Amino acid sequence: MAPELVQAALKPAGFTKPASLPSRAYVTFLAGNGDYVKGVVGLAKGLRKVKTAYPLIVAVLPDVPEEHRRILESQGCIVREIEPVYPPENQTQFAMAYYVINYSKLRIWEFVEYSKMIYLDGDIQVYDNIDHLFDLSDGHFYAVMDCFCEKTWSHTPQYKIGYCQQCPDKVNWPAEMGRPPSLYFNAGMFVFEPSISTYHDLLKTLKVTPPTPFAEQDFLNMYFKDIYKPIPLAYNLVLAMLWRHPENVELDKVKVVHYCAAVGISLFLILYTGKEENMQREDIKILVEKWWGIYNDESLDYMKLVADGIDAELVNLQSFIAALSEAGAVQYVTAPSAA
Ligand SMILES: O=c1ccn([C@@H]2O[C@H](COP(=O)(O)OP(=O)(O)O[C@H]3O[C@H](CO)[C@H](O)[C@H](O)[C@H]3O)[C@@H](O)[C@H]2O)c(=O)[nH]1
Ligand SMILES: O[C@H]1[C@H](O)[C@@H](O)[C@H](O)[C@@H](O)[C@H]1O
Ligand SMILES: [Mn+2]
Repeated sequence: MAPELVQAALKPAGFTKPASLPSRAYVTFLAGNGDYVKGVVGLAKGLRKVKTAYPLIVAVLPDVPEEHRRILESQGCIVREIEPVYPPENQTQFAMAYYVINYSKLRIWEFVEYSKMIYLDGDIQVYDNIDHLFDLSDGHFYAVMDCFCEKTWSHTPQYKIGYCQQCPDKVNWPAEMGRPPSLYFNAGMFVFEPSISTYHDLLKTLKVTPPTPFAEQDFLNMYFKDIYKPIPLAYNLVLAMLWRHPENVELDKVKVVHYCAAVGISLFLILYTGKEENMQREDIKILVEKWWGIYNDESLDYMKLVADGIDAELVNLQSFIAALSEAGAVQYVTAPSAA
């Protein structure tokens, strides 16, 4: 039987000034000096286009060059450096090398100046306002259920027997294999509550948890399995859903698209080359064009909006929140003067 999906009350899209200072923010993660910075710029512009009321925090690893940080700030992002997190020593070979760096994502639980955050991968784009997800009740972890049908899953029993939680009635889980696997989310998008005690416990638990192929995604699934609540796939459409489970997809209702394909096929291989299997599909081509449309739209550049005084209320509020969060993140205490 299909699990019950949590439906968030939809508010009219558009900018509504929060009554009090929101301790809410979007957060993404950036590592290295490659193309992912463009993904984050695109995401910042996409969030602006849908008139979110909340800032975008970018958790960057030390290897993100200064120049890329400046680009992000010029797009209105708040850049926060985080230290890398590695799985226990000598065990990294069990996680797919490409994903190991993602364990560092656990640091975002430390961003406790925000009571609630929405994490989005840098290869995600937002096409509709999703601020209402912040109103989901506390105490749960919200994310979209993944699909097990791509080759990336070939190491799992699910894939081997052709079982997918997106169509659990197609291939039943055989009784001799024990209980069916717990619901499993894609960790490219999730709603969570930062907390220092959770943060410490996550890192402590990680130390005694052997790494697995999908790195922190597997880990988060294991850690939050009791409080995980699935939300509709419109909040994180993984491209493969289009060819694996078209009957589950209502493309015109999709708010968030996740441009991920097979392991190592990053957003930019999809965007630049389109040579990957399935990338010639018409629906994919349209989604790729939509991504470029936002990325190339100069009217969505933060600096341009500030200079033109357009949407000044929104921009001002975002920079005000940004300034306050900065102040909260780095608290300077003036030592009493000795004189
Ligand atoms: O060189 C890199 C690689 C990754 N990233 C960041 O890390 C995120 C995750 O990487 P991908 O989006 O390429 O990975 P996938 O979407 O294929 O992977 C999925 O599985 C991963 C397992 O580790 C993570 O959980 C990830 O969030 C989830 O979407 C990127 O979006 C980006 O924000 C970088 O900044 N630089
Ligand atoms: O995190 C992974 C990754 O995004 C893969 O590209 C996808 O095939 C998987 O379904 C997902 O779990
Ligand atoms: Mn991704």
